[in-house]
Amino acid sequence: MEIERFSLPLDAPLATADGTIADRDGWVVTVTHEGTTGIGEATPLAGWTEPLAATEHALGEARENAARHGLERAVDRLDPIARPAARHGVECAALDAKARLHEEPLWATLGGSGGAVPLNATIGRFSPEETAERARAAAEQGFPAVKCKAGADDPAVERERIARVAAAVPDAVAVRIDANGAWSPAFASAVLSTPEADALDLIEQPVGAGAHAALRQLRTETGVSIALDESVVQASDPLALVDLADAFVCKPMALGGLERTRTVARGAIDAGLDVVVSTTVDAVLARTAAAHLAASLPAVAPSGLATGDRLERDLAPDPATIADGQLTLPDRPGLGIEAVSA
Ligand SMILES: O=C(O)CCC(=O)c1ccccc1C(=O)O
Ligand SMILES: [Mg+2]
Repeated sequence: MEIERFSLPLDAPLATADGTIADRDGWVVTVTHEGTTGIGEATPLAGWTEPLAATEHALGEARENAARHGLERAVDRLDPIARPAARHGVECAALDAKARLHEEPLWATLGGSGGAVPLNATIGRFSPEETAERARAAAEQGFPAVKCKAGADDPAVERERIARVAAAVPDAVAVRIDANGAWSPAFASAVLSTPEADALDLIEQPVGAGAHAALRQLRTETGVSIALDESVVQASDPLALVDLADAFVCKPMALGGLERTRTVARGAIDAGLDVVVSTTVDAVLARTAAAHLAASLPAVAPSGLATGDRLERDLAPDPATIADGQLTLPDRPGLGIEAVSA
């Protein structure tokens, strides 16, 4: 196993109600499985995964475990809840190698049947006017959904944001707002218990991850669909939360890898929820892995995988094509990514 550090600045930082993401630092993991090479990515994000130093330490241990006990044991020993990014990196590399060995795309190795993935445009936190302008541009590019980041200062501004965005896009375009858990229950109900909120496809993480009573109340009081993101990441058993939500946002880097994320996503789908696959604004290896995961699911709602253009540079050319609001994976084995430069 080889571990190589990278540091990628964003030329379009992502502002949220919970802070701004300006760069992504992580490791490219390269493994060999039965003579075939595979690559993966471990890109921790503060608040979403273990801290960077813990990822580095866990990857070092995994390298030793792989040398001593084999790759499978090395993956098994990485705790998906305590060390999600490290486990994602090593597991992704192992799955890429396995898929290449079987000469099949990663979505097939994950147990799915492939197909294009519908996308949401990701719009950071801007004024209501600018959010609406960006949403209009995204709709013109063909995105079936726009996901806009909320603020947390004034419910009237959030209502105005929703109204302006809804007016700026055709009815067929789903309008989503992500509050990143920053709203109080009273703030959330002041935004969502209003006619403006009828235009929402869903509200993502309106209140903090532990605020289960508030989530229950919002759902009965407002009728707005609720998607959980931080709540899914912070739960030791995410599927215990299906009764609190209409949708789950599933981020493989934060959930400890593709297999656990697929289990959570399938469980949510079986329980009647929508599933949105997203990343922590990962580099191309993890972004493409998340796209394979999305393509492996029986159904996926417009997903947050159109973030590659935020990175000033990337680890390799993006093998997927994005057109008309959809992502199409290449018909190549594994992730479909060859040379990587960290
Ligand atoms: O889902 C998307 O559209 C893009 C990714 C995104 O919004 C995000 C990126 C990093 C950390 C948290 C989040 C989030 O969904 O809350
Ligand atoms: Mg979110």
